[in-house]
Amino acid sequence: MGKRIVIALGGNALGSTPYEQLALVTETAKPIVDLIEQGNEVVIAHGNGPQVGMINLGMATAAEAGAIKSDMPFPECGAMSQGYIGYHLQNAIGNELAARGLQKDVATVVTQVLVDENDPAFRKPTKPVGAFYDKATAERIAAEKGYTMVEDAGRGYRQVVPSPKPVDVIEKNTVRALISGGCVVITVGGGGIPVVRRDGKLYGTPAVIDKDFASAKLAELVQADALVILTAVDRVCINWGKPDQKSLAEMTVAEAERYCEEGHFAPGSMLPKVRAAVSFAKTGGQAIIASLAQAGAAVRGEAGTVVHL
Ligand SMILES: Nc1ncnc2c1ncn2[C@@H]1O[C@H](COP(=O)(O)OP(=O)(O)O)[C@@H](O)[C@H]1O
Ligand SMILES: NC(=O)OP(=O)(O)O
Repeated sequence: MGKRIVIALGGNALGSTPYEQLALVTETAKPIVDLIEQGNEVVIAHGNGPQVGMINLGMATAAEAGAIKSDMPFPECGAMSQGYIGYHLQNAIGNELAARGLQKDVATVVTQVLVDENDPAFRKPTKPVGAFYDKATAERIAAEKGYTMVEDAGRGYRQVVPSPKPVDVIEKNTVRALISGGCVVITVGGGGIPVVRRDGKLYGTPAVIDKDFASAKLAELVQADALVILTAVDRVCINWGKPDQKSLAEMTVAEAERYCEEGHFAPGSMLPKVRAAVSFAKTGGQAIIASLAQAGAAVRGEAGTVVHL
Protein backbone atom coordinates (compact mmCIF):
# COMPACT_ATOMS: atom_id res chain seq x y z
CA MET A 1 0.00 0.00 0.00
CA GLY A 2 1.19 3.51 -0.75
CA LYS A 3 2.37 5.88 1.96
CA ARG A 4 1.71 9.54 2.61
CA ILE A 5 5.14 11.11 2.25
CA VAL A 6 6.30 14.65 2.97
CA ILE A 7 9.44 15.40 0.97
CA ALA A 8 11.69 18.29 2.01
CA LEU A 9 13.83 19.40 -0.93
CA GLY A 10 17.23 20.94 -0.20
CA GLY A 11 19.26 23.45 -2.14
CA ASN A 12 20.86 20.89 -4.45
CA ALA A 13 17.39 20.10 -5.85
CA LEU A 14 16.88 23.77 -6.76
CA GLY A 15 20.22 25.44 -7.47
CA SER A 16 20.72 29.12 -6.81
CA THR A 17 19.57 31.01 -9.93
CA PRO A 18 16.21 30.79 -11.77
CA TYR A 19 17.98 29.36 -14.85
CA GLU A 20 19.88 26.74 -12.86
CA GLN A 21 16.69 25.98 -10.95
CA LEU A 22 14.56 25.40 -14.05
CA ALA A 23 17.14 22.95 -15.39
CA LEU A 24 17.65 21.19 -12.02
CA VAL A 25 13.98 20.70 -11.13
CA THR A 26 13.52 18.74 -14.37
CA GLU A 27 15.85 16.17 -12.79
CA THR A 28 14.37 16.62 -9.29
CA ALA A 29 10.92 15.74 -10.69
CA LYS A 30 12.04 12.22 -11.72
CA PRO A 31 12.56 10.62 -8.28
CA ILE A 32 9.45 12.47 -7.04
CA VAL A 33 7.31 11.08 -9.86
CA ASP A 34 8.81 7.61 -9.24
CA LEU A 35 7.29 7.79 -5.74
CA ILE A 36 3.93 8.95 -7.14
CA GLU A 37 3.99 6.18 -9.78
CA GLN A 38 4.55 3.65 -6.98
CA GLY A 39 1.22 4.73 -5.46
CA ASN A 40 2.42 7.09 -2.73
CA GLU A 41 0.75 10.39 -1.82
CA VAL A 42 3.46 13.01 -2.09
CA VAL A 43 3.55 16.43 -0.47
CA ILE A 44 6.53 18.62 -1.31
CA ALA A 45 8.22 21.24 0.84
CA HIS A 46 11.37 23.04 -0.24
CA GLY A 47 14.06 25.47 0.86
CA ASN A 48 14.41 29.08 -0.30
CA GLY A 49 17.58 30.35 1.40
CA PRO A 50 19.43 31.43 -1.77
CA GLN A 51 16.22 32.58 -3.47
CA VAL A 52 14.72 34.66 -0.65
CA GLY A 53 18.05 36.40 -0.04
CA MET A 54 18.47 37.08 -3.76
CA ILE A 55 14.99 38.61 -4.05
CA ASN A 56 15.49 40.74 -0.92
CA LEU A 57 18.91 42.04 -1.91
CA GLY A 58 17.85 42.61 -5.53
CA MET A 59 14.81 44.64 -4.50
CA ALA A 60 16.79 46.63 -1.91
CA THR A 61 19.46 47.44 -4.51
CA ALA A 62 16.85 48.43 -7.12
CA ALA A 63 15.09 50.67 -4.57
CA GLU A 64 18.37 52.36 -3.60
CA ALA A 65 19.08 52.99 -7.29
CA GLY A 66 15.64 54.61 -7.63
CA ALA A 67 14.48 51.98 -10.15
CA ILE A 68 11.55 50.90 -7.95
CA LYS A 69 9.70 52.76 -5.18
CA SER A 70 10.35 50.48 -2.22
CA ASP A 71 12.39 47.60 -0.93
CA MET A 72 10.60 44.24 -0.47
CA PRO A 73 10.05 43.04 3.12
CA PHE A 74 11.12 39.50 4.00
CA PRO A 75 7.59 37.99 4.29
CA GLU A 76 6.78 39.26 0.77
CA CYS A 77 10.15 37.95 -0.48
CA GLY A 78 9.25 34.57 1.04
CA ALA A 79 5.88 34.62 -0.75
CA MET A 80 7.59 35.50 -4.05
CA SER A 81 10.06 32.64 -3.60
CA GLN A 82 7.19 30.19 -2.92
CA GLY A 83 5.49 31.36 -6.11
CA TYR A 84 8.40 31.03 -8.45
CA ILE A 85 9.87 27.84 -6.99
CA GLY A 86 6.35 26.37 -6.87
CA TYR A 87 5.83 27.27 -10.51
CA HIS A 88 9.06 25.50 -11.54
CA LEU A 89 8.17 22.40 -9.50
CA GLN A 90 4.59 22.34 -10.83
CA ASN A 91 5.87 22.68 -14.36
CA ALA A 92 8.57 19.99 -14.02
CA ILE A 93 6.45 17.47 -12.08
CA GLY A 94 3.48 18.06 -14.42
CA ASN A 95 5.68 17.46 -17.48
CA GLU A 96 7.21 14.31 -15.96
CA LEU A 97 3.75 12.93 -15.04
CA ALA A 98 2.48 13.63 -18.56
CA ALA A 99 5.56 11.98 -20.11
CA ARG A 100 4.70 8.80 -18.17
CA GLY A 101 1.01 8.98 -19.09
CA LEU A 102 -0.03 9.71 -15.49
CA GLN A 103 -3.01 11.95 -14.73
CA LYS A 104 -2.59 14.06 -11.59
CA ASP A 105 -3.07 17.66 -10.59
CA VAL A 106 -0.09 19.50 -9.12
CA ALA A 107 -0.66 22.69 -7.13
CA THR A 108 1.34 25.11 -5.00
CA VAL A 109 -0.24 26.58 -1.90
CA VAL A 110 1.14 29.97 -0.83
CA THR A 111 1.55 29.01 2.81
CA GLN A 112 1.77 31.05 6.01
CA VAL A 113 3.38 29.43 9.04
CA LEU A 114 2.62 30.70 12.51
CA VAL A 115 5.57 31.59 14.75
CA ASP A 116 5.72 32.90 18.31
CA GLU A 117 6.71 36.57 18.44
CA ASN A 118 8.46 35.86 21.75
CA ASP A 119 10.62 33.18 20.13
CA PRO A 120 14.21 33.97 21.27
CA ALA A 121 15.32 33.45 17.64
CA PHE A 122 14.08 37.00 16.88
CA ARG A 123 16.88 38.36 19.06
CA LYS A 124 19.64 36.27 17.43
CA PRO A 125 19.79 35.89 13.62
CA THR A 126 21.07 32.43 12.64
CA LYS A 127 19.52 31.44 9.30
CA PRO A 128 21.90 31.85 6.33
CA VAL A 129 20.18 33.23 3.21
CA GLY A 130 21.26 34.52 -0.19
CA ALA A 131 24.52 34.04 -2.00
CA PHE A 132 27.91 33.04 -0.58
CA TYR A 133 30.50 35.85 -0.48
CA ASP A 134 34.19 36.15 0.29
CA LYS A 135 35.04 37.91 3.55
CA ALA A 136 35.78 41.34 2.03
CA THR A 137 32.56 41.43 -0.02
CA ALA A 138 30.55 40.24 2.98
CA GLU A 139 32.01 43.04 5.11
CA ARG A 140 31.19 45.63 2.43
CA ILE A 141 27.55 44.44 2.09
CA ALA A 142 27.19 44.33 5.89
CA ALA A 143 28.39 47.94 6.15
CA GLU A 144 26.24 49.18 3.23
CA LYS A 145 23.00 47.36 4.05
CA GLY A 146 23.24 46.80 7.80
CA TYR A 147 23.00 43.02 7.27
CA THR A 148 24.46 40.50 9.71
CA MET A 149 26.93 38.29 7.82
CA VAL A 150 28.49 35.07 9.14
CA GLU A 151 30.67 32.28 7.84
CA ASP A 152 28.39 29.36 6.75
CA ALA A 153 29.74 25.88 7.42
CA GLY A 154 33.08 26.47 5.66
CA ARG A 155 31.37 27.48 2.39
CA GLY A 156 31.76 31.28 2.50
CA TYR A 157 30.03 34.26 4.11
CA ARG A 158 26.25 34.79 3.99
CA GLN A 159 23.60 37.08 5.41
CA VAL A 160 21.80 35.65 8.45
CA VAL A 161 18.23 36.44 9.53
CA PRO A 162 16.10 35.31 12.50
CA SER A 163 14.69 31.81 12.17
CA PRO A 164 11.85 31.17 14.64
CA LYS A 165 10.40 27.68 15.10
CA PRO A 166 7.16 26.82 13.23
CA VAL A 167 4.15 26.53 15.53
CA ASP A 168 1.31 25.84 13.06
CA VAL A 169 0.59 25.76 9.33
CA ILE A 170 -2.21 28.23 8.66
CA GLU A 171 -3.38 26.63 5.39
CA LYS A 172 -3.24 23.06 6.74
CA ASN A 173 -6.92 22.32 6.01
CA THR A 174 -6.50 23.40 2.39
CA VAL A 175 -3.43 21.18 2.11
CA ARG A 176 -5.30 18.21 3.64
CA ALA A 177 -8.24 18.71 1.26
CA LEU A 178 -5.94 18.83 -1.77
CA ILE A 179 -4.09 15.67 -0.69
CA SER A 180 -7.41 13.87 -0.13
CA GLY A 181 -8.47 14.99 -3.62
CA GLY A 182 -5.44 13.23 -5.10
CA CYS A 183 -3.43 16.37 -5.79
CA VAL A 184 0.36 16.57 -5.55
CA VAL A 185 0.78 19.55 -3.20
CA ILE A 186 3.73 21.90 -2.89
CA THR A 187 3.51 23.75 0.42
CA VAL A 188 5.47 25.42 3.28
CA GLY A 189 7.97 26.55 0.65
CA GLY A 190 10.99 28.14 2.30
CA GLY A 191 9.61 27.00 5.65
CA GLY A 192 6.44 29.04 5.03
CA ILE A 193 5.83 32.78 5.22
CA PRO A 194 6.39 33.56 8.92
CA VAL A 195 3.35 35.18 10.55
CA VAL A 196 2.56 36.16 14.14
CA ARG A 197 -0.93 36.37 15.64
CA ARG A 198 -1.94 39.59 17.44
CA ASP A 199 -5.52 40.24 18.58
CA GLY A 200 -6.76 37.42 16.35
CA LYS A 201 -5.05 38.75 13.21
CA LEU A 202 -2.04 37.40 11.36
CA TYR A 203 0.88 39.66 10.42
CA GLY A 204 3.96 38.78 8.36
CA THR A 205 7.21 39.08 10.25
CA PRO A 206 10.77 39.47 8.88
CA ALA A 207 12.37 36.05 9.31
CA VAL A 208 13.01 32.82 7.40
CA ILE A 209 11.78 29.59 8.96
CA ASP A 210 13.97 26.54 8.52
CA LYS A 211 12.31 24.35 5.89
CA ASP A 212 13.34 21.13 7.67
CA PHE A 213 11.50 22.17 10.86
CA ALA A 214 8.48 23.40 8.88
CA SER A 215 8.42 20.11 6.92
CA ALA A 216 8.44 18.14 10.17
CA LYS A 217 5.52 20.25 11.48
CA LEU A 218 3.67 19.76 8.18
CA ALA A 219 4.31 15.98 8.24
CA GLU A 220 2.84 15.86 11.75
CA LEU A 221 -0.22 17.96 10.76
CA VAL A 222 -1.07 15.91 7.65
CA GLN A 223 -0.38 12.66 9.55
CA ALA A 224 2.27 11.57 7.08
CA ASP A 225 3.73 8.08 7.32
CA ALA A 226 7.16 9.39 6.41
CA LEU A 227 9.17 12.60 6.33
CA VAL A 228 11.94 12.35 3.74
CA ILE A 229 14.55 15.10 3.91
CA LEU A 230 16.49 15.09 0.63
CA THR A 231 19.89 16.75 0.47
CA ALA A 232 23.30 16.32 -1.18
CA VAL A 233 24.70 13.47 0.94
CA ASP A 234 23.59 9.82 0.91
CA ARG A 235 23.64 9.47 4.69
CA VAL A 236 24.16 11.39 7.91
CA CYS A 237 27.66 10.92 9.30
CA ILE A 238 29.20 11.12 12.71
CA ASN A 239 32.72 12.54 13.00
CA TRP A 240 31.90 14.50 9.82
CA GLY A 241 35.01 15.59 7.94
CA LYS A 242 37.35 13.65 10.23
CA PRO A 243 39.42 10.56 9.38
CA ASP A 244 37.05 8.36 11.42
CA GLN A 245 33.91 9.70 9.67
CA LYS A 246 31.16 7.06 9.69
CA SER A 247 27.86 7.10 7.80
CA LEU A 248 24.77 5.87 9.61
CA ALA A 249 21.93 3.76 8.19
CA GLU A 250 19.81 4.46 11.27
CA MET A 251 19.73 6.31 14.58
CA THR A 252 17.31 6.13 17.46
CA VAL A 253 15.92 9.44 18.72
CA ALA A 254 18.09 9.09 21.83
CA GLU A 255 21.24 8.45 19.77
CA ALA A 256 20.47 11.36 17.43
CA GLU A 257 19.96 13.71 20.38
CA ARG A 258 23.28 12.59 21.88
CA TYR A 259 25.11 13.13 18.56
CA CYS A 260 23.56 16.62 18.31
CA GLU A 261 24.86 17.48 21.79
CA GLU A 262 28.31 16.09 20.88
CA GLY A 263 28.50 18.48 17.88
CA HIS A 264 28.60 15.93 15.03
CA PHE A 265 26.29 17.98 12.79
CA ALA A 266 27.12 21.41 11.36
CA PRO A 267 24.73 24.15 12.55
CA GLY A 268 22.86 25.67 9.58
CA SER A 269 23.28 22.52 7.47
CA MET A 270 22.93 18.99 8.92
CA LEU A 271 21.96 19.93 12.50
CA PRO A 272 18.45 21.28 11.65
CA LYS A 273 17.77 18.21 9.49
CA VAL A 274 18.60 15.82 12.33
CA ARG A 275 16.64 17.90 14.85
CA ALA A 276 13.63 18.03 12.46
CA ALA A 277 13.85 14.26 11.88
CA VAL A 278 13.95 13.74 15.65
CA SER A 279 10.88 15.91 16.20
CA PHE A 280 8.85 13.96 13.59
CA ALA A 281 10.14 10.57 14.82
CA LYS A 282 8.94 11.52 18.32
CA THR A 283 5.37 11.72 16.93
CA GLY A 284 5.73 8.07 15.85
CA GLY A 285 6.47 8.71 12.16
CA GLN A 286 9.40 7.50 10.12
CA ALA A 287 11.98 10.20 9.34
CA ILE A 288 14.65 9.66 6.69
CA ILE A 289 17.55 11.86 5.59
CA ALA A 290 18.85 10.83 2.16
CA SER A 291 20.18 12.09 -1.15
CA LEU A 292 17.78 13.19 -3.86
CA ALA A 293 19.02 10.46 -6.21
CA GLN A 294 18.20 7.78 -3.62
CA ALA A 295 14.72 9.03 -2.67
CA GLY A 296 12.94 5.86 -3.84
CA ALA A 297 15.40 3.49 -2.17
CA ALA A 298 15.22 5.60 1.03
CA VAL A 299 11.42 5.22 1.19
CA ARG A 300 11.85 1.44 0.77
CA GLY A 301 14.34 1.48 3.69
CA GLU A 302 17.31 0.67 1.43
CA ALA A 303 19.15 4.01 1.57
CA GLY A 304 19.58 7.13 3.68
CA THR A 305 19.60 7.46 7.46
CA VAL A 306 16.39 6.50 9.26
CA VAL A 307 15.62 8.22 12.56
CA HIS A 308 13.18 6.26 14.72
CA LEU A 309 11.99 5.95 18.30
N1 LIG B 1 27.44 15.12 10.09
C1 LIG B 1 27.15 15.35 8.80
N2 LIG B 1 26.79 14.33 8.00
C2 LIG B 1 26.52 14.54 6.69
N3 LIG B 1 26.57 15.76 6.11
C3 LIG B 1 26.91 16.82 6.87
C4 LIG B 1 27.21 16.66 8.25
N4 LIG B 1 27.50 17.89 8.77
C5 LIG B 1 27.39 18.75 7.78
N5 LIG B 1 27.03 18.14 6.62
C6 LIG B 1 26.81 18.87 5.36
O1 LIG B 1 25.46 19.30 5.37
C7 LIG B 1 25.01 19.34 4.02
C8 LIG B 1 23.47 19.42 4.03
O2 LIG B 1 23.10 20.71 4.45
P1 LIG B 1 22.65 21.84 3.42
O3 LIG B 1 23.54 21.82 2.20
O4 LIG B 1 22.52 23.10 4.16
O5 LIG B 1 21.23 21.27 3.07
P2 LIG B 1 20.13 21.52 1.95
O6 LIG B 1 20.19 20.29 1.09
O7 LIG B 1 18.86 21.63 2.71
O8 LIG B 1 20.50 22.79 1.20
C9 LIG B 1 25.58 18.11 3.41
O9 LIG B 1 25.61 18.16 2.01
C10 LIG B 1 26.99 18.09 4.05
O10 LIG B 1 27.88 18.82 3.23
N1 LIG C 1 14.00 28.20 4.36
C1 LIG C 1 15.04 27.31 4.30
O1 LIG C 1 15.27 26.52 5.21
O2 LIG C 1 15.80 27.36 3.15
P1 LIG C 1 17.13 26.54 2.82
O3 LIG C 1 16.82 25.09 3.05
O4 LIG C 1 17.41 26.85 1.36
O5 LIG C 1 18.19 27.06 3.73
